[in-house]
Amino acid sequence: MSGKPHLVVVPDPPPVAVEAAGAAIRCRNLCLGYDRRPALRDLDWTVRPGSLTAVVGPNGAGKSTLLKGMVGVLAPLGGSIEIGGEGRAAIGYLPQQAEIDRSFPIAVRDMAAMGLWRRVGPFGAIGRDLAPRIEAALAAVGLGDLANRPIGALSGGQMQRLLFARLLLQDARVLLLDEPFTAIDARTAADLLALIGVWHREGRTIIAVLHDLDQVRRAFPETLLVARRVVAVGPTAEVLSEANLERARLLCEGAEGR
Ligand SMILES: Nc1ncnc2c1ncn2[C@@H]1O[C@H](COP(=O)(O)OP(=O)(O)OP(=O)(O)O)[C@@H](O)[C@H]1O
Repeated sequence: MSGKPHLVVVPDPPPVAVEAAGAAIRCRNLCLGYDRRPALRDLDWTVRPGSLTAVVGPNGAGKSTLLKGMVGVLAPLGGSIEIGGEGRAAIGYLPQQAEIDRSFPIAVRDMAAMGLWRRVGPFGAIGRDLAPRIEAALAAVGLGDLANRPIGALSGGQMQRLLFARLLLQDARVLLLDEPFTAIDARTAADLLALIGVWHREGRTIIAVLHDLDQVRRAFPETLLVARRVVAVGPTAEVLSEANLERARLLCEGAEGR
């Protein structure tokens, strides 16, 4: 467990960050991968400010890789990612639960408070005036009674609620969520989906990696379907056609054989 990051600190933008005028995020001819091997290539995608988009595709399609590229954890092998507005500092990132070290000895309240790092700075003290905001965020995700509990004693669903509380406090304009509903109970998934709806109505830009296509059809107006490259992007009903899904499956199977 020691190699896993407990908190994903969003790095500063690269020195030649380009202003993506009119876009929340713009990918141009983007290629991302590991050890110089591409996992996702040829991506041209403009993410509109205030849009709510699902990223879907088979296992290994490059969905998490795309979010890691956007947040700056992974540098492009080719092409570029431009972040509009305040740049990467405006991004809130929810990594997959498996990437979070639950053995770290920290209480629920203190982990939620990390969402305030932009306001207080990495080594700043959380003043008393901010305590009500932390309590309110925990209450909003149904964790008001568990503020003093160590995070190691939370269930998977409670941990996910805590990560959403941290995002609430971060107050980010752009939210990148990697499989936010995987391995959590239906009630928690419904509560967190409702919170995403609130963020959308507030005009935030949201991109979520998801596997449940029925849920995507119900709640996400736009979809990016990937399979090591873009298969389709646009209105969800058009993107999630049988033909596109079959093409994505075949593309990923072909990539596995290489
Ligand atoms: N740290 C890594 N080092 C090397 N290869 C990696 C690494 N992370 C992912 N990959 C590879 O990159 C490809 C894309 O992985 P990615 O995690 O982006 O897929 P995904 O679409 O999110 O899949 P899933 O739905 O299974 O989570 C896969 O072939 C994967 O094995």
